[in-house]
Amino acid sequence: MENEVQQEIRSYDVVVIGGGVGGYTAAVRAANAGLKTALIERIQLGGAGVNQGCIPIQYLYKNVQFIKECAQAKKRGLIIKGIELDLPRMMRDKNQKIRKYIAGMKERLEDRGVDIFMGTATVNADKTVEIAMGNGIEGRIKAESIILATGSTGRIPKQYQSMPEVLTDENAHDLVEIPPELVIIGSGGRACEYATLFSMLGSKVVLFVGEDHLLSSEVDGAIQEAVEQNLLAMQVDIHYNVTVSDVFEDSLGDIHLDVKLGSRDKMIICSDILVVKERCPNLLGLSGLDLKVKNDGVIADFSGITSVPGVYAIGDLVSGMASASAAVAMAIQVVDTITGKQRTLKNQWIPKAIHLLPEIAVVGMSEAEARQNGYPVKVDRINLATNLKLYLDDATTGFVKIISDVDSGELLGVCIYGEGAAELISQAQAIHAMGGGIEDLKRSLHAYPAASAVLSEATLAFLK
Ligand SMILES: Cc1cc2nc3c(=O)[nH]c(=O)nc-3n(C[C@H](O)[C@H](O)[C@H](O)COP(=O)(O)OP(=O)(O)OC[C@H]3O[C@@H](n4cnc5c(N)ncnc54)[C@H](O)[C@@H]3O)c2cc1C
Ligand SMILES: NC(=O)c1ccc[n+]([C@@H]2O[C@H](COP(=O)([O-])OP(=O)(O)OC[C@H]3O[C@@H](n4cnc5c(N)ncnc54)[C@H](O)[C@@H]3O)[C@@H](O)[C@H]2O)c1
Repeated sequence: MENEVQQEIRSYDVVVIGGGVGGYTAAVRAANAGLKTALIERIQLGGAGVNQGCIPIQYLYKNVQFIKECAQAKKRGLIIKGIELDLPRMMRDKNQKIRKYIAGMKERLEDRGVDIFMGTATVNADKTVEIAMGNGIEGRIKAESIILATGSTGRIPKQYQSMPEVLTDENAHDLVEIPPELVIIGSGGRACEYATLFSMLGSKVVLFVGEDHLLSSEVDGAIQEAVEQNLLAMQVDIHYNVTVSDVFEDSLGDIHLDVKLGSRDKMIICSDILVVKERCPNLLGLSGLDLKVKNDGVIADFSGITSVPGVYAIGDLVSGMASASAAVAMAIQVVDTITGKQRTLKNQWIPKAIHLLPEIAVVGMSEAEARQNGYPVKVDRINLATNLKLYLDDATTGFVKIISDVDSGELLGVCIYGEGAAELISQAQAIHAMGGGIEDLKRSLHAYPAASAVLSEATLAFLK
């Protein structure tokens, strides 16, 4: 049951503001640690990750992966006669899965005794928290520790704001029909994920990239190259150094884009565009606090400590932390900080994945970063075709690259391009988190045959 009218000020050990993946994890962790915990959420539990980002995309990703597997079936002696797309049913199933998952989140919070308040929180300078729950119902609570997990909001870049209906990375997963031709504007993980999804669902995709490369410049160069080749193989038409100066919709509903492609001015006409939104920290209800804030978020260390004593910040709200995996990692760290546990998790060792066909996953430093930081670098690289399980599964596209310190054997970073990369990367993270190095990875044992063996195989010279 959600809590309703609150006349008296209620006291808690911890109040969490925001019920996204970060806030949810922090609330569960705090309640498990025996702390009296409240969670305030203004729209819907699950936040951006469950409602708009990771989960809807992951659902669609599974479906296009299935299409890809069906296309390979004939070679394996399996005749599958045609695949039809039932988009309304697909959307219904996706939305139902999301609803059920959110209901499960709510149940788990309640089981642990977390009080959930559905409303907008405002934090006062004296650190009391007002909750506006609609229909004039207000509540007031206070807590020893306040965890801010209000996330980020997406903003459509200026030139597209006058367009009546622009697809964005936050709504393009709610498909009514597949656009015959789609111009995607963006260059990061979200843009590449959508280019893959729509291309597999039958759209002719053009990708307009502002920079001269795909993905963040921190991503390993070998991965950037592989992703470009992968998208080109899917007939995605990629243009670099593109500036869009004007956009308008004509009376027939076609979209006109005035673009500069390198040094050439061009007018592009297409049926649909998808604009990747800029992310900005969500400071709603937080202006009463004297928080130090940069353009991309609140300044906090990895333990969530902000400039205001007793107030912690986690997840997308924090400068430089925009991923669900970082939000979860920070949520755990921040509760450990509150309960006085010592942990030394490093930001850089949070795994990140981009769900292309096949996936990318990275953790730690890229080779270039390790060299820039002055490490004596050793690179172990292996193609996935060498692994028996992946070979049998026809999942041979891609590679594993392990970067270590040649003198000390310290693991510096791992990147994987290939099927199941998001799962495989966890092994490197776990070994690193337990203080292990390249020798420990070499000695890790696996069932036979198993894809997970590919990391240790990368370090065993005789297989290369
Ligand atoms: C298209 C897309 C795809 C993505 N894919 C991935 C992915 O595959 N993997 C990955 O790791 N990350 C991904 N991300 C990033 C990921 O979604 C975010 O990093 C993650 O959701 C951040 O979690 P959070 O808990 O910090 O914030 P959020 O999930 O944004 O949650 C914040 C919550 O706080 C609530 N709130 C805000 N202000 C108040 C207030 N004043 N009072 C009460 N409640 C309030 C909001 O309603 C919201 O529910 C993706 C993002 C997008 C947009
Ligand atoms: N699986 C994951 O872990 C995952 C997947 C997707 C996103 N995310 C998180 O969400 C955040 C955003 O993801 P992202 O990878 O798309 O990175 P991003 O938003 O930082 O975009 C990367 C690049 O795209 C360019 N860009 C963005 N919007 C643009 C636009 N409208 N027009 C032209 N260029 C544009 C930016 O200049 C930047 O160079 C990231 O911080 C990421 O960690 C995580």
